[in-house]
Amino acid sequence: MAGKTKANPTSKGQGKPRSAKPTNGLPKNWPSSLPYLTSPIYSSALTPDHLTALRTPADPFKQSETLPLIPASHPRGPSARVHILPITNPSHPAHGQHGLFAVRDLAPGELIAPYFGEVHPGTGDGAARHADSDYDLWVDRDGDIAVDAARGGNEGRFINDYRGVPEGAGTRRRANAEFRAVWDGRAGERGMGVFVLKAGVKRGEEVCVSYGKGFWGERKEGEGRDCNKVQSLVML
Ligand SMILES: C[S@@+](CC[C@H](N)C(=O)[O-])C[C@H]1O[C@@H](n2cnc3c(N)ncnc32)[C@H](O)[C@@H]1O
Repeated sequence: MAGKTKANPTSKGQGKPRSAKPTNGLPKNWPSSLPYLTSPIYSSALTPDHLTALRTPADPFKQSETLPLIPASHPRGPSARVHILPITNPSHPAHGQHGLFAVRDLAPGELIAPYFGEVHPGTGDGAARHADSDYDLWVDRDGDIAVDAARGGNEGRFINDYRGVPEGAGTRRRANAEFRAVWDGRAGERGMGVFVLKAGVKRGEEVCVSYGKGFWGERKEGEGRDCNKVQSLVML
């Protein structure tokens, strides 16, 4: 996953933002070994009940179930808002991997990107092959649906956790974005997206979420990864 460049990394980010122009329909720096998805793919382990839950819109009369909408007009393919860059700063905890960086200023509440991957059962046998994934999010716990971008996805899979990420003379104190469950008007189904938090994201800044303490706790203890999955990447 590593990619060395001659860029001179700053402590704040990865230097000047560069063009997010896609190459051959793929975002720049997309790994050649990995499928780039412009819509979700579906596990064969999904049951009709899973699919019904996935394709049932949230009840508009329940405040807690009002999902942000990705409109049917939202463009597919490489993002004009963010781009994938190799992490070249040795102080960055994900040095040698990749991260996602803003191409322009992003406003609070703005959708940065949908999160595509393999939609699969969140528990049981159909979840087994995703148990060790670091790219797996809950879409809908009640409906037992998760999405895993380990074997293919879009820009969303490159979002790092804010912990230990260099900023100024120190490290980031908080996330500037978060994963949210969405209603995707293009597919007519639930999904996940990453959205800008209230401080906004400046051009050139790395987009960072909080994977949640559970993610790092599980990792430290080397315990079962099922918890790490998803608990984590979704909630602060
Ligand atoms: C969803 S991926 C993020 C994208 C990843 N950097 C890549 O290039 O594929 C999650 C993985 O990124 C790395 N990572 C993300 N944020 C990190 C952080 N704050 N500290 C250490 N590793 C981090 C860990 O290896 C983690 O398992």
